[in-house]
Amino acid sequence: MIRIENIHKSFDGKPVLRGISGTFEKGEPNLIIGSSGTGKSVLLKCIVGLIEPDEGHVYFDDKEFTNSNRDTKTEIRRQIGMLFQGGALFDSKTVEQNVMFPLDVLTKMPKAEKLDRVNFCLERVGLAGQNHKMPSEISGGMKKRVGIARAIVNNSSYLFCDEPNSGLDPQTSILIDELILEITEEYNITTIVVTHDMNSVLGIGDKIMFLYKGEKLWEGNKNEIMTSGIKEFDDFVFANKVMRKLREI
Ligand SMILES: Nc1ncnc2c1ncn2[C@@H]1O[C@H](COP(=O)(O)OP(=O)(O)OP(=O)(O)O)[C@@H](O)[C@H]1O
Repeated sequence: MIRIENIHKSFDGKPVLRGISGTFEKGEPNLIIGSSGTGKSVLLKCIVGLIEPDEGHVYFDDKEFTNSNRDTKTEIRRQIGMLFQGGALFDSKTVEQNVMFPLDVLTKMPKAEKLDRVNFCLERVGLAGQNHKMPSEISGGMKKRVGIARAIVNNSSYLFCDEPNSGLDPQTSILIDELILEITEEYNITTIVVTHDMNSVLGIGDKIMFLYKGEKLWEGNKNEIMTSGIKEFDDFVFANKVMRKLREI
């Protein structure tokens, strides 16, 4: 579980996050949604420590992260897996080398054990036997799968996905969402997914936080999105034609 308390962040005097609090539970994907520029990525970066918030606290399973010493931060960071926008694979490394990378950097595991773990993760994401392909030889959806395998290879307790569906067709997007959901449930991971994809919201949105201009305006699940009664949230949800049609039914 991850808990955030009163997170504030400004850049050059311009507030981007204005006191966001909330809880992200284990074993289910937690979605952060909102329009472009509303602060989703900055919030994610504040949670993982890539950006220092001006105010507020982040707790990983009740261990404070924000004001902790370097050792505690390192220990928590070791348990974090990240799936970046676009996959962010190393182009000059094979699929196997990409997935093994966190084990090379973070562990002293013997090579054979690392390879077993890499193969287990590749199989889990449906890429068994693709070890020696280069990123340039695989599709966008496969790259995301490699990214997911790399994010969980170190037995991560926390998984962060920034726009996991960007650049994918709708069918592949659904498969990637389902994979994230399955892995989250199976390994009881605390997963946070940043997205503005309404298909993801309807597919895996059992816990959703809606940000608007740096504030949390709504929280709920996919069954409650039609009845929030909040204009800014409705404007976001029903900007999508399919959602407008659904409302009419
Ligand atoms: N390092 C930075 N320095 C200055 N401003 C920044 C920095 N990072 C983000 N911002 C600003 O913070 C605001 C929120 O950006 P953020 O990337 O969090 O939006 P977002 O909701 O993730 O948008 P998108 O859906 O388009 O990715 C934007 O106005 C952006 O320009």
